[in-house]
Amino acid sequence: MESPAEGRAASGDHVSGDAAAGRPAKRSKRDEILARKNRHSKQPVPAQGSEEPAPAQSGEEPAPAHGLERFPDFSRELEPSHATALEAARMGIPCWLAQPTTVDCDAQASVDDDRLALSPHVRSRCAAAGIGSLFAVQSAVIPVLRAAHAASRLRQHVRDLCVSAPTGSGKTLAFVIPIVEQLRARLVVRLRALVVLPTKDLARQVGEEFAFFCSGTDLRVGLATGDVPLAKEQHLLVDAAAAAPLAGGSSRVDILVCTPGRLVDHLAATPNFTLQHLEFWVMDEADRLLGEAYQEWLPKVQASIEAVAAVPRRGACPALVPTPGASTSRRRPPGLGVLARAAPRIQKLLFSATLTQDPAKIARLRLVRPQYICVTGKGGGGGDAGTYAFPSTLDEFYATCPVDEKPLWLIYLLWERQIRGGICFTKSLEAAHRLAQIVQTWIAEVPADAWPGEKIVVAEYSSDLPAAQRAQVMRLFKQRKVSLLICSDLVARGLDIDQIAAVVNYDVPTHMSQYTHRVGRTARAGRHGAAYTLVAAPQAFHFKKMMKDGGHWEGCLRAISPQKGTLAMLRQQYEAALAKVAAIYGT
Ligand SMILES: Nc1ncnc2c1ncn2[C@@H]1O[C@H](COP(=O)(O)OP(=O)(O)OP(=O)(O)O)[C@@H](O)[C@H]1O
Repeated sequence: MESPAEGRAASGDHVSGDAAAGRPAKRSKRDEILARKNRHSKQPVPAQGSEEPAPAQSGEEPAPAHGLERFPDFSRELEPSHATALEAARMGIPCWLAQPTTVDCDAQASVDDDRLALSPHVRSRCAAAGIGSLFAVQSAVIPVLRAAHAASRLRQHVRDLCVSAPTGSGKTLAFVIPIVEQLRARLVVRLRALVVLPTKDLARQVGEEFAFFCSGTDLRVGLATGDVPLAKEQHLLVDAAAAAPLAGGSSRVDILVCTPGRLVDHLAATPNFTLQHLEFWVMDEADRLLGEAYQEWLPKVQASIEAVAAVPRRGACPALVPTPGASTSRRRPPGLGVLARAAPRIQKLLFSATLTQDPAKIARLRLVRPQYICVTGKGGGGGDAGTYAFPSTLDEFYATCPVDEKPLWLIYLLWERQIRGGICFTKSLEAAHRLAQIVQTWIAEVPADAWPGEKIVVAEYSSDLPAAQRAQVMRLFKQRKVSLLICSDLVARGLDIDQIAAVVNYDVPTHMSQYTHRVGRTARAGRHGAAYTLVAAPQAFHFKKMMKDGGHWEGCLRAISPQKGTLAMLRQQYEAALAKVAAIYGT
């Protein structure tokens, strides 16, 4: 299947519309809460074409006409059970977080489904991307957001939303589509959607997704990642001609996709850059964004928003004629001398495959009446159930090997399992660099006619490489001219490349979330993928415990061991390669 991201022009700096030990294996108190919450909050499936919910026990449901699974009706709000609420509160877990609305990962919906109420524009962009049905997370989130905005034009009552769904399940479009739908009929350019991601690469990727779906509208999408000098970025984001500070700002973009550090830079140093018109604040890879300080970005953004909300403004924006269904500025025309309405409530949208359950981190967000939608995947039935979910199309393996033979076992995997189109994760940049040297030298030792299949080409991909070289390596990988990338955790999150057939954890991940994101680079969007973890013997206990605590061990991973003959055959060339590397680098 072709990725919708394929075929879209790389957008450059600015793109426009057109253009988580130690817990016992038995069920913990929290597991009980989560199990109960799942029983309570699994939503009944509505009958096709009906506003009425169907009976909760299916088997009586008629088959959908389009052959796709129906998605749940989120229009009803469920009251948490009192006992569960008390128990969760005792543990410091907010009630809404303990009681998510769970969605089956197979629940898809046709793009034409009336409940999604997608515009012809968005449907045509979906068609252009080869999307005929929307994935579970999209089918669940889009109607919720659309309904919230339809019901509250002034947005004072919109609820914040947290979403967790497995890696590669399509979370990006779950916020891109409703934002484009909501803003596409706007009359005046104002910064109305802020999308924050932890890395430049991810911001670029999401920026391209927005640009693709905004194509054919007047909406303008901006990117702020620090890839270009600040002055140039400022020019792209605000109108330079507006020399004097304007009460309403002078945004050139409707949607800004950015990294937290660069956002802080603009808040501090860009005249006329304002968040006062924001309607959406998306935090993708939210657990990571909340887990790191990034120049204290979160309190700074909160302070900026609260500052503008607290000050009544005189009408400083151009007049707008309200249009049914249009997203308009709610300010009065200039010169009327009438105080403008208070700033609209900003809806916060959090997305992650491993959404944090840490009450303290969540509390920092000051969420308003939050809703939590959790798309189920494979695994995640244990200690941190709901936190870690895996694509059902992912096959997972592990091999326990001697510490000093890990490179040889990696070579064995490449040879025997014919891994082509893979990513190999190490614990550090140095480890990636050294491993790449060993494997590359080994490849040179293997006679051209001895390869069982296509010869493998390995490249190092690290933040140590100049940006241009990194881009070149990635390009070659996407063109399948490089068959294996060896890297640190630089690309462990969010990176969406459709041809990644396998992930190798050369170094064992230290946290369950790290494992989840790394292996999530494969088996995306319903495709099959394999994940291999090389476990050095002394780490075997820790690895197994981590996986068990994460509810992802029994029946999830299969042990593999190499064929002795093949290993012995490969050992010869491997040792020759090791000697060469030692001679060159003195290691
Ligand atoms: N409805 C759909 N039909 C087909 N492909 C889709 C659909 N929605 C998304 N995709 C594709 O699925 C892939 C994964 O999507 P996306 O990157 O949004 O996943 P994700 O849930 O954000 O993953 P991660 O947690 O790893 O960041 C992308 O290539 C995207 O284009």
